Amino acid sequence: MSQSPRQGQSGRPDRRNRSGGDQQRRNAQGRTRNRGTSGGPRQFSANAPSQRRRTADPSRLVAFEVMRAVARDDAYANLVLPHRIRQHRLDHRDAGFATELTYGALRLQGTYDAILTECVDRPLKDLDVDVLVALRLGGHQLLSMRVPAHAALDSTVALVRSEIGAGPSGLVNAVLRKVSAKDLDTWLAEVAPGDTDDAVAVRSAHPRWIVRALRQALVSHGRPADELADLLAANNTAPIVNLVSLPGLGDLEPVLEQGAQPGPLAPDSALYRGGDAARLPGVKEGTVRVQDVGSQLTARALVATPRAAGSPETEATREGEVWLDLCAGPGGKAALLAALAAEQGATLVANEVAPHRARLVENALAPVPHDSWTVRTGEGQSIGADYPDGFDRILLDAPCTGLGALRRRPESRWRRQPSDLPTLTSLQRELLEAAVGALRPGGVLAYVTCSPHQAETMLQVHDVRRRHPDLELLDSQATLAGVAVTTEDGESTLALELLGARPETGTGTTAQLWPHLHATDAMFLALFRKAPTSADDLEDPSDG
Ligand SMILES: C[S@@+](CC[C@H](N)C(=O)[O-])C[C@H]1O[C@@H](n2cnc3c(N)ncnc32)[C@H](O)[C@@H]1O
Repeated sequence: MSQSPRQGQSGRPDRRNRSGGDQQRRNAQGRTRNRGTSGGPRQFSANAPSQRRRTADPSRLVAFEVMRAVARDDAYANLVLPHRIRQHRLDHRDAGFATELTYGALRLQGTYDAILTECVDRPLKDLDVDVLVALRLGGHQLLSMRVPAHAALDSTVALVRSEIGAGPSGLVNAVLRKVSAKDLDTWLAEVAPGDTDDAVAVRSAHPRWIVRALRQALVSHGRPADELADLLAANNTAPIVNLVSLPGLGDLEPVLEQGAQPGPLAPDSALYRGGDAARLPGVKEGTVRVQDVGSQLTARALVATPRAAGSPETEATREGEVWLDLCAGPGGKAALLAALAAEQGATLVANEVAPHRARLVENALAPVPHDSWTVRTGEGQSIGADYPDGFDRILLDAPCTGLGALRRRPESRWRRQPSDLPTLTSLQRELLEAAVGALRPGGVLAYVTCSPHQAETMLQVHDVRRRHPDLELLDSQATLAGVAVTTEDGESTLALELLGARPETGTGTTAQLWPHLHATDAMFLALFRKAPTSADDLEDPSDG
């Protein structure tokens, strides 16, 4: 659970709390309702509800507006939040508070709902959605942030009065008082005893089906099932901002001068803990980009893989190659690939089905010399027919459940359903078919997902190999380790034994990164090479 150093209602030290004046008055008046179960002093305001503040403080208002947009309109918190922070002109501190409040309350929603269920006299689904959002926000402040109880309570009630109306503020006040009577551990012992999947789901704030899927994913990628608790905890921890400097275009030095640290895993990368990364030099220009290290490494692994085996010329150069990013939106990996292509004399076609996301790809590629890339807007499924044997390297970063990126998409775990899987896995299968059709003999295909789910990873790999015996599964673990930063002793900073199971026979491996082991998204990588059909494929890689 994340903790905040904040005190008081809007980030400033709370004067009443420091002086203890309210508490003393309440005690003098014998207000036992403000005592907790321990009998110790509680921190509620002495003001009667009618005398309390009626205006919402701006950082909590931002969190409320974002959570309401997520709950009502299926909005994405990471897109709405920066906009609201700007709109309400929050300063750096208050923006940090609003971010922690929004993301924390969204991530831990399942835990808070289990507790709120004990405190509300009707099913939560019968509550007005705005009231439920306010209760989750209040619950997060009371149970997981170091906000004094009186401040959490007063501010939430004021928010409800100003944004929903006076009517529900009584209910919110009463429910949050019940919530505040116990700390989080006490609540969890009550609402989620034991270690059943249901209990783990409530305690870790993950839907039960995701708990099960992630346990199965760990095992299918060669990790012990008892790492599940660490993985779930990592999913509840805000990720450090990862940056990449586009090769040949960006400069990390000014970013490091502003407090970023060199990234330990990926070349040309940095980690930044200093707040709004958009202000860093190069980020506005797009030559330094925010990108998860797992994404950086998988894109680099595609480029590092030799095409047809045994040909020194084709291993030494990418000159004249044509690369395809089949599912490119919003363009993170495409930007890195295009920069590498520009450096190495190759060209990139970035394909994306959704027109608005194709525009994002164009924006992402804008800093890269334009003769190195084109954007195609269209269904990836037709690429094999449109460009048979057309590409030397293909990245298929497939649409997936995103179960590997739960850290950075706080609401997604509650929105995803197990019923999404069949649609996604059949789309992945179709896109894999198209990619194999579009891959030139001797060419390299990287199948990537930001999900470790077995059905989206290992089962897709087994399936495509069964359909295409000419597709060789390469040693994806060794390649991934090979593109990572090396230590002074020349060792890769990515240990092979943490990347997945090694086969008993053959060398083909898949690679799986993990938030709890690598501090990256749980990116999956399988590298394939299509069998060359003739000597020409080895000798003239740019032909056709
Ligand atoms: C996992 S995201 C790709 C992320 C991207 N590679 C990046 O690093 O920024 C998958 C993308 O595939 C796109 N997509 C979904 N169905 C598609 C299809 N049939 N053909 C091509 N792209 C598709 C989605 O719109 C989404 O932008």
